[in-house]
Amino acid sequence: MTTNPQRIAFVGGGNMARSLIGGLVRHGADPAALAVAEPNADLRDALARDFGLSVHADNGEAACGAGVVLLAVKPQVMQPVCTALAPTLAHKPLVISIAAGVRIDQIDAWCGGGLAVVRAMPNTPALIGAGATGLCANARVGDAERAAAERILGAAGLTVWVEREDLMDVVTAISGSAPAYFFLLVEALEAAAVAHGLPADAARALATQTALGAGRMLREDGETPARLRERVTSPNGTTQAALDAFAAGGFRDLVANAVDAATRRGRELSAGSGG
Ligand SMILES: NC(=O)C1=CN([C@@H]2O[C@H](COP(=O)(O)OP(=O)(O)OC[C@H]3O[C@@H](n4cnc5c(N)ncnc54)[C@H](O)[C@@H]3O)[C@@H](O)[C@H]2O)C=CC1
Ligand SMILES: O=C(O)[C@@H]1CCC=N1
Repeated sequence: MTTNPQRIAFVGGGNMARSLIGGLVRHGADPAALAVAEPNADLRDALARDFGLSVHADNGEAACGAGVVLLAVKPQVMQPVCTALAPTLAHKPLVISIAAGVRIDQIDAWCGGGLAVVRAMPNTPALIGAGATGLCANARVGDAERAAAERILGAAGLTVWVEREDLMDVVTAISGSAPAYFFLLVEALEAAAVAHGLPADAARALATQTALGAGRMLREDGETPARLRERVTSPNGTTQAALDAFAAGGFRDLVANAVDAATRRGRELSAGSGG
């Protein structure tokens, strides 16, 4: 077997793998240096058609000789997938896992031990190059491996290194899972507008564009979120009335509870009570 340090093998070809592969290809990665293993034949065909990379039904075949093996399966199947792959990883590639709640030491042990492992937590906006990914590495990850992990995840958006692995569960709660919170807010705004008589398509368009505009201001204006909020809020005006209603409903506590719940669930997954 020849090892090709440039070759990246994805194990699991679902939503997140597709997002990351799309980012790499958009950034000029050579599809010939990319492989994916995926049991679902329709997904394999779609990945081969859309990106021109090599697709495999067998995980070991895809990972064989790869310089980077990126594990993109669900947390619940991570252990059997890694254990079965371990003999193929004897050449000690860089292993990157994007699974929620699966610890670096678990990945390392299941994959045979002694590996450089990066745990990454991306999110679905990676699909359009607007992802946010938290990264954490074990001590075997050197500068070259860090750069490789940053290049792969960075092709799909922003990357932030976190030095303490125990913080990865809260990263999962505030970026990995969080697109869903913003989508929920837009759903709720739409429903409220429709209840007031606004046509559904107008409600969708206005709420969606407002989410985009607010997101861009957060990134581009340079002001704090609090200051941006204050700028919208005229004294005794409509925004103040809405914010008072949010406060009366315990909005900040509700968000804190949601982040606690997601963080706890991440810890449960890593403790193996995943289900
Ligand atoms: N969906 C999200 O927003 C995010 C997901 N993640 C993590 O990414 C990972 C993948 O999630 P998704 O892409 O959303 O799930 P998904 O279900 O779309 O993809 C997982 C893929 O793994 C394949 N698979 C199942 N058993 C396999 C096996 N034994 N060997 C190889 N492939 C196998 C499935 O057929 C599926 O296509 C999970 O660990 C999740 O925690 C991380 C960040 C965000
Ligand atoms: O819901 C989940 O468990 C995964 C991890 C972060 C986003 N989706």
